[in-house]
Amino acid sequence: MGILEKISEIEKEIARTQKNKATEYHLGLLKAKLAKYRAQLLEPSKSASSKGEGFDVMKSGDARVALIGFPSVGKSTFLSLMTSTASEAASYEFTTLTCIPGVIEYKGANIQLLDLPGIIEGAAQGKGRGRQVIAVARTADVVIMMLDATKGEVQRSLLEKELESVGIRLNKHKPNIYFKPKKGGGISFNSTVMLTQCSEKLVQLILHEYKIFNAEVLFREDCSPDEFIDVIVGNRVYMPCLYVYNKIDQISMEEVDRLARKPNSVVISCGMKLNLDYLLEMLWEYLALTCIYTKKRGQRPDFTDAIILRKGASVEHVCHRIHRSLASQFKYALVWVSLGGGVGVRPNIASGLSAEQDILCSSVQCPCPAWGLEYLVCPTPRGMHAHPGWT
Ligand SMILES: Nc1nc2c(ncn2[C@@H]2O[C@H](COP(=O)(O)OP(=O)(O)OP(=O)(O)O)[C@@H](O)[C@H]2O)c(=O)[nH]1
Ligand SMILES: [K+]
Ligand SMILES: [Mg+2]
Repeated sequence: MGILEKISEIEKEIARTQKNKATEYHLGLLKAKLAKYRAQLLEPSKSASSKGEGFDVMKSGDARVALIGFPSVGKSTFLSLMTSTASEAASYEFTTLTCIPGVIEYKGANIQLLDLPGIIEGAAQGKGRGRQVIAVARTADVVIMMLDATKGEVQRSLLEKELESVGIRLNKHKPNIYFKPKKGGGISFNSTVMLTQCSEKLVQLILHEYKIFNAEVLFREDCSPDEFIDVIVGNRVYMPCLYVYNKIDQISMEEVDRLARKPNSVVISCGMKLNLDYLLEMLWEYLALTCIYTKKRGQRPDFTDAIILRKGASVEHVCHRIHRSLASQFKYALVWVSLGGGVGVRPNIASGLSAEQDILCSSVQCPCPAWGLEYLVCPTPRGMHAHPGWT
């Protein structure tokens, strides 16, 4: 029996097994098996079909967004609208055959937007260019799942299933489970919360399926067997996904309203250029980037020239952005965090202050609770105008 057949056998068995206390272990085991076969399916195939077809687009800019969707939902139309790159759009399916990069400039950041071929059911198993498309999706910071608003919900759940089956987890966070395989000592199992979906016995069964007999497991939240399997398997990507319903010029106001209220969803029309600004705002939020501005002593920061980093980035990240050698010589920095327009100053406590060094401040929406000292700091060689409010 081939892997695909084994997978479909197990899927069928899961589907016909009633979910109750008595079948809990059996189901857990089946799911563990399923995850194992899927992993085998994903191992790089020997055929060279994925080479040289324009899918290896260099990462560039501050973040990468992949456009995933069925054929003819408007992905290429969208890329051509939002970037200066033109990607051919037409009314027939599979117009786009490779990966086409464009750049969205927003709030001083360069966001790489990737137009991709349409994918269809079975993509994860290699239908169409599914595998290559999904491989690109894995490298993105955010996925835009583009949907045809006239086509109903089935497209959305099919695509979710495809991505799910190759270990991409959309709008989910990594399960809070500590898991460490050991050399000996058996399986030690603990939890800090009440577990309603997993038990010690089930955890053991699943681990044995993966031939793991010695490990430390600590559940810090009430996770499901599937989430536990994700932790064992390890190569999952947890990715924000924005569901974008295009072509709302074709549906009723009531329907637009219904779609717009769904979680993680935005409604647009590329044809009539509707709601594209709002989509950009949402995308920015999902990318979770922060703007950091450097400034010289006694001068004002240049707000037109930001260093863009992930929220939660450290001072060290900022240093590396400015110059490779900066972090190793780095002593301290002052940080201004602008919360709702206010600007604050805090001295660095780390390792002594050298007044010569320049400082930096951050824009609004700092992720830290108070004045985010550890977040946004560093010296920089950039000039700006003087401003009485700054030191
Ligand atoms: N009515 C309407 N048509 C649209 C809209 N956006 C795109 N289209 C049309 O939809 C068709 C498909 O658009 P494409 O941009 O080629 O779609 P795609 O998702 O890139 O398609 P593939 O590359 O084949 O996967 C074209 O005829 C577009 O003109 C829209 O907002 N409203
Ligand atoms: K098309
Ligand atoms: Mg296209």
